[in-house]
Amino acid sequence: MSLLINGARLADGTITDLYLKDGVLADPASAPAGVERFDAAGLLAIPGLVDLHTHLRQPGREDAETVDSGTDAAARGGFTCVHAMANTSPVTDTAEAAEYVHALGEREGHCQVQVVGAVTKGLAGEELAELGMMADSKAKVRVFSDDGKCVSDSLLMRRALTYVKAFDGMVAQHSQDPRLAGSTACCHESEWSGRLGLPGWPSQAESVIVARDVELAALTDSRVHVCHVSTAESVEIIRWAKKRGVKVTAEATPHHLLLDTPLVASYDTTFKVNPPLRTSEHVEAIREALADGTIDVVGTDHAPHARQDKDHPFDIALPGMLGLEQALAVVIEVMINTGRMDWPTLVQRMSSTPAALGQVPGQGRPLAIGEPANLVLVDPTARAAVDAAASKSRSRNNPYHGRDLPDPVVATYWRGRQTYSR
Ligand SMILES: NC(=O)N[C@@H](CC(=O)O)C(=O)O
Ligand SMILES: [Zn+2]
Ligand SMILES: [Zn+2]
Repeated sequence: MSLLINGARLADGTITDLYLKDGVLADPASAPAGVERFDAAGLLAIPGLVDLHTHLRQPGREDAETVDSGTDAAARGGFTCVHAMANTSPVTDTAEAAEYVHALGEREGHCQVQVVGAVTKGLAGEELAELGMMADSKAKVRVFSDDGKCVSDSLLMRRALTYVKAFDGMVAQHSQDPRLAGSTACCHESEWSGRLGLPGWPSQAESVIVARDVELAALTDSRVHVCHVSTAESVEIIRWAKKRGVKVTAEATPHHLLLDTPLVASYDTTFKVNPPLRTSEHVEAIREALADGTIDVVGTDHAPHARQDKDHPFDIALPGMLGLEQALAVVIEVMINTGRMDWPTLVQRMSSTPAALGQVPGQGRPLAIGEPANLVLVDPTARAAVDAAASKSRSRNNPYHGRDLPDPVVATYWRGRQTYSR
């Protein structure tokens, strides 16, 4: 397949033609006269987005999402690569399990699927999983996480950090002290949790783990990544650790950049997520940290759930919300349209840095001749009301339903193939 995209604007402002041929960007001057063309006047072309934090639910909960449906949603959101979290059923904690998800991705994926391996067997937090075998497998696992659960045992966390150094891997931590915020905790501990009668999830249940983990990263000289940072306290600790040269990186979700605790007053379980939506002061701290680079990447934490798992009282419903399809829209709304961030920085936070952290070759690359043809065409001014029913995901727990937001993704190309078009 070949396609000549005419007159697209790159993140740095240059206007250029892009010639997609055999999966790479070829010299536009070499395109034959009759080649298929796409007029991209007024559109931005940016590298395909890379998500470090996606729940695809396969194997085990194919009623909520599959590799097919989840990567379809990813392509619709402008992503050309997602990292599939390990909290499936069975858990991705062996080389075989990792290769199974990897093969599903190659066969059915509408984007590249990088497998995240579990840190501990069965996410039980007791024994290390087969980290080395997963790294050596065909899935080439480089990111390990018990996401959904915190690796709360300090010695296990130390061992995991030490182990992954052998292949320059990284441990992505779900920072939640299980004693300070147990399994029933579901509302930011504040006046809100008291008034609404919901078990509180104090911000320090996150920051105490972040503080411990940056110390363990310093001790082991290894790479720790903080998933879904939600509090001002965590941001301060990460800022301090980075100044000292600790190998810590961090991620912000679209929902923690836009949504806040008062939404929970509706008791609508779509707004139940872990960590919980925080108050506006915390939201502001997350935006600032993403702008100044204390938070390195946007990770969607796309967490589809079937209706029967959300149709419960708030404290019983499963936590998690969709994110892939509106991630770029939210970042444009909150960061670009407010003048806090420019396009080259957005490309770093959503494409090149996540690709580098996950060690994904061929993703997050500049749009230059010879590079893989992974890109998104973006209309930065289009807007629309979000319709949860129109989602490519199998699930409907979309927290942006009914909101007027940017509607930026015009088309997505992965390995030179169109994977989404409006
Ligand atoms: N974010 C969530 O609330 N839920 C995630 C797990 C997680 O990311 O911790 C899920 O798997 O559903
Ligand atoms: Zn998590
Ligand atoms: Zn998650």
